[in-house]
Amino acid sequence: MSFTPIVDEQGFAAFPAPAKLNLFLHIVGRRQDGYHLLESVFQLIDAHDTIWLRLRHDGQIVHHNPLPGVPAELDLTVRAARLLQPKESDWGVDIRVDKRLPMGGGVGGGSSDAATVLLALNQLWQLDYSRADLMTLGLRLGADVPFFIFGQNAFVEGIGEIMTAIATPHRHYVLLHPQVHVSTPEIFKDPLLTRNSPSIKVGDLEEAVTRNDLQACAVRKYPEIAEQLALLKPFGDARMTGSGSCVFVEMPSQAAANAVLCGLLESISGLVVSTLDRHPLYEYAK
Ligand SMILES: C[C@](O)(CO)[C@H](O)COP(=O)(O)OP(=O)(O)OC[C@H]1O[C@@H](n2ccc(N)nc2=O)[C@H](O)[C@@H]1O
Ligand SMILES: Nc1ncnc2c1ncn2[C@@H]1O[C@H](COP(=O)(O)OP(=O)(O)OP(=O)(O)O)[C@@H](O)[C@H]1O
Repeated sequence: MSFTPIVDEQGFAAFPAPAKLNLFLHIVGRRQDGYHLLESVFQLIDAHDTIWLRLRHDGQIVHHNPLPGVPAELDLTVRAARLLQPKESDWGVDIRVDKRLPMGGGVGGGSSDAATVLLALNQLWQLDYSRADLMTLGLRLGADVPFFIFGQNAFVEGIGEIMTAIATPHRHYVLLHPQVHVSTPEIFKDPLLTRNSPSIKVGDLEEAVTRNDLQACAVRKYPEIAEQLALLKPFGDARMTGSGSCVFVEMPSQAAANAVLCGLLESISGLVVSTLDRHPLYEYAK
C-alpha cells in the first residue's frame, strides 16, 4: 500500500528518510580511476530523518531550517529538488528537515534525505519518473542514493551501483555513535586498507565469513570507534557501518537491545533499531 503522509497545520507533509546499516563491507578491488570495488549487504532500518515538504507554485525551492555547517544550496535535499525540477516549471517546494540521523555516521542519512525528496517530489510534482530514472539521477548526489530509491534490502556490488534484492530476517540492533566525523575519502585512501577480499556470490551469502574491511583503518585513526566497539563486543560480533563512525551489534530481541543500551555509560550516544523490509516510500516509483 502506498504511504500517506501526515500534514501539519502549516500544510507541510511528513516523509520518512530511513537509515541503512552495512551488515558487512568487503573491498574486492580498485578501478583505474581510484574508486573501489565493494561487496556489501545494505540493510534498511527504522531510525529515520523526517523530511517535511509543502508544494509551491512559483518555481522556488526554499529550505526553512538549514543544518548547522551545511548552507541551504549545498544541502542534499535542496540539490535533489533542483535536480528533479523540470525546466521552466512553476512547481516549487518548501523544505524542512527533522535531522535525527548522525551526520557522517555511515548510516547514509544525507543520501536517504536526498532519495526521499526525489521519491516524494516525483509524486507531488506528478512527474512519473521510473525507479531506474530516479536511481540514475540520485547517483549524481551520492553513492548511496540509488540504494534508497531501489528501496529493498540488497547485496550491493561494483562501486555501489549494482544491486540485487535479498530477503533478510527481522532483526534488532544496538547502534552507537562515537562522536567523531570520519572522512570517507581518507579511509579509502589509506595505504594499509586491504583491497583483496575474495568475491562472494549472492547465493553464498549465508555461509560467508564477513567483516567491514574499512573498520581496521577507521579504528587506527579514531580510537573512539575502537572504544565503542569494545563496549558492544561482549554481546556479539560488533562492527562498524560504512566508513564509520557508527558501530552496531545484533541482539536477539528489542527488549534485550534496550537492556544493553540502558546499561551503557550515560555519556554514550546510541539507539535501538530494527530492520525494515522495504523503504516506506517504495510505491512512489514504478
Ligand atoms: C562506503 C559507503 O559508506 C557504503 O555505504 C558509501 O559507498 C560511501 O558513500 P558516500 O559517503 O556517499 O561517499 P561518496 O561521496 O560517494 O565517495 C566519497 C569518496 O570515497 C571514495 N570511494 C567511494 C565509493 C567507492 N566505491 N570507492 C571509493 O573509493 C572516493 O574517494 C570518493 O571520492
Ligand atoms: N540533508 C543532509 N543531511 C546530512 N548531511 C548532509 C545533508 N546535506 C548535505 N550533507 C553533507 O553530507 C555529509 C555526509 O553526510 P551523511 O550523513 O550522509 O554521511 P554518512 O552517514 O557517513 O553517509 P554514508 O553512509 O553514505 O557514508 C555531511 O557531513 C554534510 O556535510
